[in-house]
Amino acid sequence: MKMKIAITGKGGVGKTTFAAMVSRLYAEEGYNVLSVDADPDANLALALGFPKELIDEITPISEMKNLVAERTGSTPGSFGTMFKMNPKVNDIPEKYCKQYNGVKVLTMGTVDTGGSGCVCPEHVLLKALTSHLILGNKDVIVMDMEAGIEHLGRGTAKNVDAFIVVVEPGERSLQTYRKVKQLATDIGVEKIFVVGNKVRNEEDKNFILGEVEADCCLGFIGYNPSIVESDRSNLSPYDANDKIKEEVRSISNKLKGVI
Ligand SMILES: Nc1ncnc2c1ncn2[C@@H]1O[C@H](COP(=O)(O)OP(=O)(O)OP(=O)(O)O)[C@@H](O)[C@H]1O
Repeated sequence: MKMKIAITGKGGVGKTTFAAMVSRLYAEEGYNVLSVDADPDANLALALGFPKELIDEITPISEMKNLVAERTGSTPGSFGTMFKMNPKVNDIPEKYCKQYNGVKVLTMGTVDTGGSGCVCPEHVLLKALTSHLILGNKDVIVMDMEAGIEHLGRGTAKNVDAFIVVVEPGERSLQTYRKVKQLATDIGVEKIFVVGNKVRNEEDKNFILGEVEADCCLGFIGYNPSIVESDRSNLSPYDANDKIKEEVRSISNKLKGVI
């Protein structure tokens, strides 16, 4: 199996938590995992369990001005200029990623977006990374996207195999799901799935299932105080307890069956 997935959803629903847990699981299963932190508000490396010293060594791509300029033939932060739209990217994971617990992480950093249609060089590079990285048979890319739907306008996750929209049992996150579904379909991504997070009981599950087509729901992760605790202690939620691992494994198995 090889795949590229983008994790998205409303702010605060648990995108980073889920992206980190599913990345750790695939690494444990022997896949080569590249986790892309495309959310300026997240710290995916922290959620993956990277030690602080290693996190300090991470330079976001947006700050590698020379790399962005070299690959896109442009000045970073510039708009409307002509630059190469298909920069070479295959060496980037090896050269610029930090690895821990078997997961490579690539941090995009903060990019001055200039609106939803922005094609600034940093986004061109990110788009190229997700579109043109050639995957081997046991390669998985997990992208933690920024909250909301703006990234869909920029198409930074255009060529992924699937979008996974994390929702919680509330109307607003389901509204985001519906918008993501519409826009992702518009850019040609047909596989859009839901993971219900922070569910406390059957009623919560049924609320989500009432709003989502049954075969789109990959499963649920319970509201778990250990996840909150691990966040507070700068540990990976994946290591919090076995119940969480079981839930993530069940979701991942269902995903493998539909990818
Ligand atoms: N299943 C869960 N049980 C309890 N707390 C959770 C669960 N999942 C996530 N959280 C907590 O919810 C908060 C938000 O999670 P996270 O940062 O993963 O969300 P996000 O969608 O990536 O947020 P943002 O939009 O800000 O990037 C964190 O404090 C996290 O520890």
